[in-house]
Amino acid sequence: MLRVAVPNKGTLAGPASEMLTEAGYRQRHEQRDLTVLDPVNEVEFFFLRPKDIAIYVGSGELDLGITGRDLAQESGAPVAEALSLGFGFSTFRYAGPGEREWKVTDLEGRRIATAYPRLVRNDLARHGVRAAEVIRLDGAVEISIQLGVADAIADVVGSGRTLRQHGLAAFGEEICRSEAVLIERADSPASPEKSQLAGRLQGVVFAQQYMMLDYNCPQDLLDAAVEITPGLDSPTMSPLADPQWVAVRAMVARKEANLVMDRLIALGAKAILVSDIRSCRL
Ligand SMILES: Nc1ncnc2c1ncn2[C@@H]1O[C@H](COP(=O)(O)OP(=O)(O)OP(=O)(O)O)[C@@H](O)[C@H]1O
Ligand SMILES: O=P(O)(O)OC[C@H]1O[C@H](OP(=O)(O)OP(=O)(O)O)[C@H](O)[C@@H]1O
Ligand SMILES: [Mg+2]
Repeated sequence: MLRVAVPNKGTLAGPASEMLTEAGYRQRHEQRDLTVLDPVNEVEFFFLRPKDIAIYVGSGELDLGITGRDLAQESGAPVAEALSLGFGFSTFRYAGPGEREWKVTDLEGRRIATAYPRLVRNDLARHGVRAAEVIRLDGAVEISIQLGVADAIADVVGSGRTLRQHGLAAFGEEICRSEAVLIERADSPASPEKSQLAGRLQGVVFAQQYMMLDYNCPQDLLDAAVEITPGLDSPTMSPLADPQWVAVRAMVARKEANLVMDRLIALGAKAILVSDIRSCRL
């Protein structure tokens, strides 16, 4: 039985469970449930704090886990990324009061509040900052400067709204670029059970990044049309009853779908349909 950790709360919890449901796994119906058994797929899911997941997986108690890359790095646990999941994108950055321009070396001798002390200490060391005081807080870090316990912070930035709301500006390079990741214990042997779950998730990730495009194209414009929609390997062509026309089917990157449709219409294609892909294996 494969044992898999899933975030029980926070930003990643909803999308992680939705992705597993889409991949055909049983997920919890009650928010408070800490485990769910999926006997059909022979997987047991454990709903844990996102921060703790790398510790369980790194210890070898659980085979796989979904967490944020930043949290996995912060844990210091011996885990490796098996797959990037394409949600929960964030950066982890220094920020300070917006009225002055900060450099990372200005942090020498200052107090930096953060919920990720390991990432911050490592980054300060990389910049040669030796005498900064790292103050560990659990959350709502942006308010700590206002409340007088820190001079600067290092925190997760999503939209940037929370920083702006508190008159803070990010500075220095991103300490970490994060997204949700599937992790396993570092150097753990591959297994068919782990590969099956990773393969199913990969199918959903891929399906979310692509769309299926169908259109009809005049026979004499096919070469130009194939250039616009090369598909992943090669587009599918099917004859229509009218020999002057061909039906074309190709996968297209979701964020390019509208641009591709504009170009096909300009070329002379007709009946262009775009549809979602729920899952796929390539
Ligand atoms: N606003 C955000 N936008 C994008 N990703 C975020 C945001 N806040 C947190 N994350 C990411 O989500 C992961 C876990 O953070 P989250 O805040 O959801 O958990 P938590 O702090 O443990 O939970 P909570 O804040 O409910 O106590 C991290 O990988 C983090 O980078
Ligand atoms: O850039 P934004 O889109 O504004 O998002 C960033 C904020 O979101 C997270 O906080 P969360 O809601 O998890 O609260 P917490 O600080 O208590 O963890 C993060 O810690 C930032 O505070
Ligand atoms: Mg949080």
